Amino acid sequence: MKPLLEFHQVTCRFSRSWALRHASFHVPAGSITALLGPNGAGKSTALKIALNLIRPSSGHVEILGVDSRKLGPAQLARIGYVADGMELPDWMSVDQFLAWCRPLYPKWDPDLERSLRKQFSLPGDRKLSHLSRGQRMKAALIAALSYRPELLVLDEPFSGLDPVVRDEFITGLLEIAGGEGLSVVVSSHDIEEVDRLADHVVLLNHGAVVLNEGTEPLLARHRRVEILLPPDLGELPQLPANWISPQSAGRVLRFTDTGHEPEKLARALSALFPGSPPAGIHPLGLRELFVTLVREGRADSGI
Ligand SMILES: Nc1ncnc2c1ncn2[C@@H]1O[C@H](COP(=O)(O)OP(=O)(O)OP(=O)(O)O)[C@@H](O)[C@H]1O
Repeated sequence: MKPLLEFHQVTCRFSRSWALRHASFHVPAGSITALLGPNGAGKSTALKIALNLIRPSSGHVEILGVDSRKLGPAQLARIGYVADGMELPDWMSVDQFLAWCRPLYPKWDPDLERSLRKQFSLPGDRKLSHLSRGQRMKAALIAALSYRPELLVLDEPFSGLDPVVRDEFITGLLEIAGGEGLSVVVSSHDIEEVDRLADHVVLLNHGAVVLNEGTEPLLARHRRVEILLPPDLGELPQLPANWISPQSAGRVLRFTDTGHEPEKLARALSALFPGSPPAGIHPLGLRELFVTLVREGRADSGI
């Protein structure tokens, strides 16, 4: 199936800085894609370009099959967008805001609206300007989800949500996405926020794409390996390029195998360290993996 969102060599330059540099990545149809990266990596800029809120300096984005610069009402009715700090009609109450949104979307689902309102327990008569940051986010989320978009674009959606609501929201999102085939792209600088959600990961750093891969294959091809070096080994031999982050302490050598295939690893180990079978081969979580990439200088800290 064709991806719903595709970045092709997108570059975005503000007066002095580059927010994106030749960024190419995609959001597979039906996926929940996490757009990760430290502060200033270019996540919000990428999402704004996708929604034609800003123009790229070069390259292009295809969203729902059209060039993002040609997005029209027909496509926008199929896309939900919620961003931390986004503008809302502050003079309206929650009730007025949702009543105002309803007729704008032919596919608005009143039952879904009701159940989200119940889940988020928002005071309907309170003005949007009088809501807390988290409550504003909830109001925007109800409005974006109730018309059952095909693509949901969330820019740091969890800021301001308390852990209980965040967890409920993630569970709700997983249910909706699973049941409806909704595609989601969610940006965050905090990997733990989206760890449970994402089945595809894009990692940006200084505007460049470091990773663009399904979570499962990404985690499957990485292993932390531990071996006990032979006692008579002199200097450490040159390690294969896909063994990154080597650390030795005494006779123990640890490294991350970034192209893990059990037989290939066994062959390389027995060639380099005959008689030293691995003492441990451990899978990594997303967070550990990104910390390793950070240490390798492939991404900044702050993830
Ligand atoms: N309007 C602008 N004018 C000038 N520079 C900008 C503008 N918007 C963003 N930038 C710069 O572009 C870079 C990327 O910013 P962006 O907001 O896309 O990062 P981000 O990954 O969303 O960060 P965060 O996690 O902090 O929200 C930053 O260096 C930022 O300072």
